[in-house]
Amino acid sequence: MDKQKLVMIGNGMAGVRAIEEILRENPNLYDITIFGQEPHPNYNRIQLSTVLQGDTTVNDIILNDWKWYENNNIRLFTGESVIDLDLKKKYVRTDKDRVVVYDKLIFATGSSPLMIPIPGVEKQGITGFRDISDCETMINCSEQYKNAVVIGGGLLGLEAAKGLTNLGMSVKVVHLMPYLMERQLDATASTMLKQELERQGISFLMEKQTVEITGEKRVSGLRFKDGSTVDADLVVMAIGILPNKALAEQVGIDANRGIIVNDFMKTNSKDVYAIGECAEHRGIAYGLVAPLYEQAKVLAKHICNKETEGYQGSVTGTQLKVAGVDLYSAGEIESGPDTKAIRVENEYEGVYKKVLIRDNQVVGTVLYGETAESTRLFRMLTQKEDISQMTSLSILQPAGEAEESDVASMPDEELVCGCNGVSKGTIVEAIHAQNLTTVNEVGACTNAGRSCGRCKPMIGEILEHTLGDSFDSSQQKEAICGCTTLSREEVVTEIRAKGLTNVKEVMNVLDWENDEGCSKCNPALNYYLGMVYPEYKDERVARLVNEKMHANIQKDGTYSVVPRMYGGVTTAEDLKKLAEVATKYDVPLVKLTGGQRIGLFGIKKENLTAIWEELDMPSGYAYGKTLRTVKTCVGKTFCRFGTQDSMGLGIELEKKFERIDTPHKFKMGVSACPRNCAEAGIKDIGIVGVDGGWEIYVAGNGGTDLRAGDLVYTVKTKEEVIEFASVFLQYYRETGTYLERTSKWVERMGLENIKKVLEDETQRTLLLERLDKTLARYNEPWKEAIENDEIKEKYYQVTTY
Ligand SMILES: Cc1cc2nc3c(=O)[nH]c(=O)nc-3n(C[C@H](O)[C@H](O)[C@H](O)COP(=O)(O)OP(=O)(O)OC[C@H]3O[C@@H](n4cnc5c(N)ncnc54)[C@H](O)[C@@H]3O)c2cc1C
Ligand SMILES: NC(=O)c1ccc[n+]([C@@H]2O[C@H](COP(=O)([O-])OP(=O)(O)OC[C@H]3O[C@@H](n4cnc5c(N)ncnc54)[C@H](O)[C@@H]3O)[C@@H](O)[C@H]2O)c1
Ligand code: SF4
Ligand code: FES
Repeated sequence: MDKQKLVMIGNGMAGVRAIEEILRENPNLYDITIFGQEPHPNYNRIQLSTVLQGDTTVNDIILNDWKWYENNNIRLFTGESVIDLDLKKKYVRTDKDRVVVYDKLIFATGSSPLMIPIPGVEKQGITGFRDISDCETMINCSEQYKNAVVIGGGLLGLEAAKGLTNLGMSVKVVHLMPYLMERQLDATASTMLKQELERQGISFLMEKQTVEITGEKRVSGLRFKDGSTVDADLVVMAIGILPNKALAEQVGIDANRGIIVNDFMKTNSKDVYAIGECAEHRGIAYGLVAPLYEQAKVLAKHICNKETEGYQGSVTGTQLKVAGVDLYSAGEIESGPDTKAIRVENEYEGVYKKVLIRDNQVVGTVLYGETAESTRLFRMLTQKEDISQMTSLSILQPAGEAEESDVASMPDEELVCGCNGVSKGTIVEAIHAQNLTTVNEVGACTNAGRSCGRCKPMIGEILEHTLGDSFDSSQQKEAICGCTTLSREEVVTEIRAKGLTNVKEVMNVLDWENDEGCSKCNPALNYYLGMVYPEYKDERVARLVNEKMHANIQKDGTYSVVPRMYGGVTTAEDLKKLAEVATKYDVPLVKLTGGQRIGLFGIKKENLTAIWEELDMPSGYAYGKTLRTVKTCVGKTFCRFGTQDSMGLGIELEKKFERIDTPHKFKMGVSACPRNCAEAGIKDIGIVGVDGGWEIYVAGNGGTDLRAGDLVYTVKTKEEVIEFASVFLQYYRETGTYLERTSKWVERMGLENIKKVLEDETQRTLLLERLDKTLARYNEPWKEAIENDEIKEKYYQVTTY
């Protein structure tokens, strides 16, 4: 039987989750087409706040990459909007004039930021905070301007304010009401929150109504109803959202605030459904993912002809994603005549808890400063548990807390992942049934942890508790070393999420078994920190011995000195200096290396800095997990076969990337014709001149794991070669595991996946920006050692006992 045609408008979080659920229910029922206005595959919009706050990158927030669509035979059209549809003839039409017919249609169009319709709102420098492009606007702005004003002191506004502060801007939040987050917090919690955010450097203008945006072409300030003003170079509007319902309304589908749906997410039009923020169910258009994912399950079951009770509406719980702020609220916020409140306020420790009770049931809670009880209170609230037998203390604190770990005493039905509605029981069952051993595997099977990510530590604890003795051994397989059970991915996620900034801090916060770490994790953590933070101050003590010394230690305890010879090209002057040094210090071996330079071997430690000073040449990093050499052939200037300037390009590449930290050593080669004298086919990046351009090969390796490079592109100019090398190198830096060569990395990641990321304009721009920032942090290490007595004394003096 022919598959039915399912078309979805919108490629966002709720819609794609519905598709995932449909594929889970019945992968063979539908031929699926998705249209997405944004140019990206499905990404985690929630994490835009963390991207803005500098804790993660756009690459890391992709939920389903291009390959996923391909693997599931989903036709995806990105950067393309549906602008019209015909409900009778059952087709949609896009802004690229593409017409696609459907049997079933899903609206998953999400919302748009509400912009205050006041004079000046069209000026440059005004943005919402909804998508990757808004995020980029803010990041770019922060590089040129100083004063940011965020209008709206709700969840979005405060997360934006924190992000802009982290980006170095001076941030003011303009709020209409007397209290921040007035929909989620009461006055006490709101005041505590404001004090904390002020402490973190954010200013507030409360009870201000903006009436005009001033400035010429670009915003220069805001004017308020009371006549006061504030300067602004950037204005972020975060005053709420409006469901995208216009297209549905335009063709006569019933809509109110959102597109009206019944309990099966069906609109009033045959075979047309709506889901996510664009949908209105029983009068509510939700703006958090938890209810949207519940809708996704119901919709999937319904259109796969499985039985379902239907969507009944949701109670939602809220958390703010700002470091240093721990708050939670759910249900009713303010006491009423028929509610009784349990309140605990500890000003000294900055803790506030309020639970509202009506008819022996919890109907609302606000927690600030300590939110460990949030999941239990949320369960009591949503399950309408009878609490008549409980004391106020036992409502706020579970019994037996001291004896048992939280996860051990947690009942199976307790919710672990609020975003995805996954309980402890479901996780434990999945661990047993599918032999899961990592947090990510649990996520892939149950969805737990795939949204805001706050529940990941608890999932880890459940894994540990459930697997007992087998936990360690199973985790060790991918742990970065024996000091931890955490994998590279988990460590990097934690560094970003917790803002960890140095090796010791990572070990402390992530409960390293060995306080000092080991020779495996010290350099790996130093590398990951340097990869996450472009301005990272390298921790020399954490490095491997050769990198610590900036010279390779030899088997007899002496060292080698290999100065940089860009592109393997040298001069008579440099050769003279090398000869003089070799004679003066009686260097036992002077040898041409495989990377086309000259190495001095057998140097005593105490002579290293003197030799470097006399050579006055940069370090060749022959010891480093970094760019080693760019081997070149003589090229068109001298060789009769040469069609390109291989030496010129090689030297330019080496000068650009020298000193950059990479997961493992990185080599390049440039040949000026396919005879390939520079052996570019066995380099991490190999470039071969052809008529009218260059072929680019990647992931070649001439070492123990011999591998020929894969041809990725043929380009016309050297600028294109340099740009490719830049983004490739940076993407490898960001996703490679420490000590993983590109040959292994490319096989693990898949060359096609890598190409897709590198071909994405936005990703490319961001990768280049991060690479440039990182390259700016390096100093010449030999020069530093010569000029710095402390370094000289610490590393290069002979110790006598
Ligand atoms: C910065 C930020 C932080 C957030 N933090 C949290 C949080 O911590 N917890 C939480 O639960 N929620 C959070 N949210 C809200 C959450 O991200 C949304 O509820 C969720 O993304 C909504 O999913 P959706 O699929 O309905 O809409 P979206 O994810 O917005 O997807 C809709 C997509 O449809 C596209 N589209 C619209 N019209 C068309 C058309 N005509 N043709 C083609 N494509 C179209 C849009 O471009 C968009 O890509 C946050 C939101 C933001 C912006
Ligand atoms: N951590 C999270 O869960 C999280 C984070 C970000 C966004 N979101 C979601 O994104 C959506 C948008 O968030 P939001 O904060 O924009 O919406 P919101 O409606 O929650 O908050 C908007 C805030 O702006 C204030 N406001 C309204 N008009 C104003 C004006 N003219 N001047 C100054 N202040 C004004 C309101 O008083 C309100 O507090 C929501 O659905 C939210 O749930 C959630
Ligand atoms: S690669 Fe080509 S140009 Fe370069 S030296 Fe060999 S033959 Fe000559
Ligand atoms: S609670 Fe948000 S992903 Fe689990």
